[in-house]
Amino acid sequence: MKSFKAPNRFVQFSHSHLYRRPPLGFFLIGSRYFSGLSPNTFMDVVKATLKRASTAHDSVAVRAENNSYSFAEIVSSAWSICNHLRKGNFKSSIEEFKYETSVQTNNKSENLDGARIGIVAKPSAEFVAGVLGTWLSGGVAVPLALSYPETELLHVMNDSVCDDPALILYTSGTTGKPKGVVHTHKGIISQVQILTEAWEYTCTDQVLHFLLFPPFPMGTLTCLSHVHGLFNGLLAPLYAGAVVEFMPKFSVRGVWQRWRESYPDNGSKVDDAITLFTGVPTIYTRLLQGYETMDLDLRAASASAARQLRLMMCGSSALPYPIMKQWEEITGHRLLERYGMTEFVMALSNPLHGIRKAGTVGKPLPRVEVKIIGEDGNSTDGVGELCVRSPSLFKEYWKQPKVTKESFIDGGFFKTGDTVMVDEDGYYVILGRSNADIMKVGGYKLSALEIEAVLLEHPVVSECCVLGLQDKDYGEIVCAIIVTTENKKKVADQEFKPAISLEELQKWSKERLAPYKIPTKLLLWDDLPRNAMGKVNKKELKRMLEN
Ligand SMILES: Nc1ncnc2c1ncn2[C@@H]1O[C@H](COP(=O)(O)OP(=O)(O)OP(=O)(O)O)[C@@H](O)[C@H]1O
Repeated sequence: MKSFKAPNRFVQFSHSHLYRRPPLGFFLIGSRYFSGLSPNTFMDVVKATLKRASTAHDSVAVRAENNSYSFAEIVSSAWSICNHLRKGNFKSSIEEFKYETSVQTNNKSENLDGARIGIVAKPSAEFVAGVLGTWLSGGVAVPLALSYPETELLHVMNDSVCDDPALILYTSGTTGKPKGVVHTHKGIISQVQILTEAWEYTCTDQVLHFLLFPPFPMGTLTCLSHVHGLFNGLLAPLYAGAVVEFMPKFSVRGVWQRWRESYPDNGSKVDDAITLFTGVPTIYTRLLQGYETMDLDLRAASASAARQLRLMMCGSSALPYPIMKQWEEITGHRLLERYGMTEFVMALSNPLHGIRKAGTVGKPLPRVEVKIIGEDGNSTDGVGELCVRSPSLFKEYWKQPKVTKESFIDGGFFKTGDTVMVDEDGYYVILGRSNADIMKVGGYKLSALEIEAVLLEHPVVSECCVLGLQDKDYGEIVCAIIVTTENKKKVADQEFKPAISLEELQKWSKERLAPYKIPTKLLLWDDLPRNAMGKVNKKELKRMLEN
């Protein structure tokens, strides 16, 4: 059990007795610096979980570290956490629990009234019980990454004083300091329903939920504090009655192995077979690298097993076409790419049934409205900023009323800050963050993502990042940072020469890119600095390279 030293104003809870099972590390950090009253609304995800607990006691909700936890156990633990949080005397066994009446009879003094509860837990049943228990107690869940240093934790907890939200999620910080995004119960239930409908999650699904992004420079980075892992991988599946299996540590070998165990011989399927997988592009890159190292028999078994999953999805950053293509060749799965943001969770998705178009993020999800705004502030059919209106839209940025106000346009559409266009079939193409991926080179506006997608097709390029660097003549120049393949790196080291030169790259690019899009500066790096979501902070890189 790890301990977290909190100053007096934090109430600290630690639970080592959640289940009659080996305890996993788990902390709730409560703060009672709040204003206003939380509504006694009862989150429908909790309701769905509770209902399932009362109708299907023993059905498994979560698997982690070789243990299975039923809906009843999760709910029982959630109540136990709720009791701790409220310091009240709720009955915590599921048999004694009648949620409809209990909730309505909760008296005010027992309600946390919107106190923020920071949840620092491994990907585990404890995390799930912690979120549900927080909501049961009228608190606001603030999932925090395990890797946050203490000062970061304190910043987030101090920052997140609130009125009637259910959840405060912090953005990844790709383009600036992470902002607290306030979601309400109403928005959360809308989102899980949208996802359940669009991707047809059901109680027959089993999700393999790994939470770490390689490389792991800071130890354990979980994506339960981001929408991808929290909504797509956890809340929506739980809402649909699916099983969520946590892999405590991401391992390429472990993922492939888990799939092979799920579908041991061609065509057969075990009871606890994984049916759903969702990851960021880097994860698929790593899985492909792992596949390459297998012998032929293992490759055949792995590919055949992966082929039998129901659905594999990708998102959070642009999925490079070579990765998508190679994945499809091996596993038969055309990855379903979707687009989301902390502020509204998911908005656009390629279809579950129908054509999944490479290089696009599909069309608006059910009940999501979008429009594109040109530079003049009017709607356009061309290139412009994507604006989203959805029942899952966040309420506000925490304690940033000005930023909140500036983020919306008339009609309640949220300005995403992403530049997009729509192709001839109505599929949306993300050209990138307007303030980090859109470069202004000699009067042209260029999408760094488009150039990255092309460079990634070069046989020696393993990863790349394109950004505009200030230039007195052109405004900006196109700079490519490239990580070359291991093989090429080895050969180049032996020959004492760079794995690829700028001239070679330019020559190759000439056939594929307009002249003004061809990089004029090349940097060869061993790896790209990525954040917890596997993204590169281009603003920071630009600052570093321009100084
Ligand atoms: N499929 C996708 N293709 C390309 N970009 C994507 C995709 N899905 C998400 N994104 C990018 O991720 C962004 C949302 O990520 P998130 O909410 O975590 O914030 P961030 O941009 O990483 O961080 P911050 O807002 O703190 O700068 C989107 O605005 C978009 O730029």
